Amino acid sequence: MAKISDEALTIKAERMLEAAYVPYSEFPVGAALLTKEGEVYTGCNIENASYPLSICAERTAFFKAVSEGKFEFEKLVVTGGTEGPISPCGACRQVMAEFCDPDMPVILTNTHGHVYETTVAGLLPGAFTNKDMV
Ligand SMILES: O=c1ccn([C@H]2C[C@H](O)[C@@H](CO)O2)c(=O)[nH]1
Ligand SMILES: [Zn+2]
Repeated sequence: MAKISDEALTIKAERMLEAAYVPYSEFPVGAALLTKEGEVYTGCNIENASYPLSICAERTAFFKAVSEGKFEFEKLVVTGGTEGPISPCGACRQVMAEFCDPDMPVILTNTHGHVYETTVAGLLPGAFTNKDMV
């Protein structure tokens, strides 16, 4: 299967801004997670009146994929209405470290077209993972 371009993956992340359920923050975020098989799992943030129950776009995408038996990931794109490229929260960085190779590319964008390309380890250097439990 031909691999989806970064641009097409970014468009899928941007489309999720419309799906976000954000009555409290009014800050929609979209994510698109590419599997090594070439499938894309998208995610948006979903908030709750009990604020801490809210989930970020990135974890929505990961949990959709993992719940369908997908564990091999190739790339993640995240977008939001930040001034610069969006910056994933610590919880999402830890979830990325759980399921992805440290060198997996993560593309952070915003609605103004700014792009910052990093990696899972770039976002969470020295992450605690199952490899540390010996
Ligand atoms: O990378 C990010 C940053 C923030 N949020 C969400 C969490 C909350 O719903 C809103 C404001 O923090 O944005 C994400 O989904 N992903
Ligand atoms: Zn998060």
